[in-house]
Amino acid sequence: MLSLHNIDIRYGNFLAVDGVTLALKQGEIGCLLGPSGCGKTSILRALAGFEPIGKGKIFLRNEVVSKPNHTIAPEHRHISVVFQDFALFPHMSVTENIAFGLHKWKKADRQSRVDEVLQLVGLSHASNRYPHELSGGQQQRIALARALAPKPELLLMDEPFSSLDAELREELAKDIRTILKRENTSALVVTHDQNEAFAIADVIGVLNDGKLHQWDDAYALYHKPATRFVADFVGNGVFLNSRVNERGNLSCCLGEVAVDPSRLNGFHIGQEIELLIRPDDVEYDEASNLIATVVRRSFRGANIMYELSIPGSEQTILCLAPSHNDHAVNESFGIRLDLAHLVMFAKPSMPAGKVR
Ligand SMILES: Nc1ncnc2c1ncn2[C@@H]1O[C@H](COP(=O)(O)OP(=O)(O)OP(=O)(O)O)[C@@H](O)[C@H]1O
Repeated sequence: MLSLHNIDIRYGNFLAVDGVTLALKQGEIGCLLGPSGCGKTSILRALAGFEPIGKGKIFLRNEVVSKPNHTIAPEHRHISVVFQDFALFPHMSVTENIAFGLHKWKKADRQSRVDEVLQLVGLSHASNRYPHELSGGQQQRIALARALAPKPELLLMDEPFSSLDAELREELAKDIRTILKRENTSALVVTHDQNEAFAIADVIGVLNDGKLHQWDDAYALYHKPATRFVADFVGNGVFLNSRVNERGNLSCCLGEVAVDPSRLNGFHIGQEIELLIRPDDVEYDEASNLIATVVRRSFRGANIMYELSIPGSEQTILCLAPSHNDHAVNESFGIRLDLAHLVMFAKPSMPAGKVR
């Protein structure tokens, strides 16, 4: 229902978005994830018709809505936008806010659609209130109801949860996902928070410096990252210094890691490699001879995130262990490596072994 083909967005000579290609099916929720300044909002603005594109094409359904020197106006795109600050009209009641975009509808249809979307977001009881009489989460639900009321073909949301506290954010992200799925509305959400992205999206695009590194589901981003940037940006992990040994396996401070020969395409014996080790790849194992020592720990209720040092290595690794295995700093315990997916990159010139 939406596709972007190799689009560039420029501000003067500055290339803010560089050859981005992605597609969204009807009813799918996509998310653009990346650090500040990577180009997320620029893409959203181009989709809404606020920003021209310098190269490529944007299709909505089968219609070209943007191409160089041709930008169909926002009001002709059947797109709704939910902004970061909700942008509700303070002097209008909830009902009036929602009805605002329905001025072309017949009066009876208008009222029934307002009632319908208020019910959808669970705020029927607040129809006569004013925005200042609502909590942040309620205001965001009303902003969503207002955006959904005209039945847009595509909903765009720019950092929709950023002004809410962390706990509410993830909960609201899940609720909004349920609401969008119920309406079968396609949506593209911008965020820099991966938990939000995981909670709301079917498909997530990771951007950096205007380039789309991967457009995939959350599982693939975490377990099969396409680039070192995605591996670093999504989830926690450590890039462990390793080397392709004579047997075609990887040698590292945790021992020898078996490698399927097909994975060694493009690598050679003796090559220095960075092997991604996630906290859930490292298992607590009392019977193991591989002993690690606690450098730091962070209690997380069901689990403890340990940062561990390994004898003979300057690098540390992370281990997510069930919290009944409670060890203090400087204590040691046995670990075992259980790599479901081998993620490795040729060693770059930048310093490796970063721990986050
Ligand atoms: N109107 C503009 N004129 C010049 N440069 C701009 C303009 N708008 C954005 N930029 C630049 O383009 C790049 C991408 O900006 P954009 O707002 O799309 O990033 P973002 O990923 O949404 O960032 P954030 O998460 O901080 O909102 C940034 O380097 C920004 O400074």
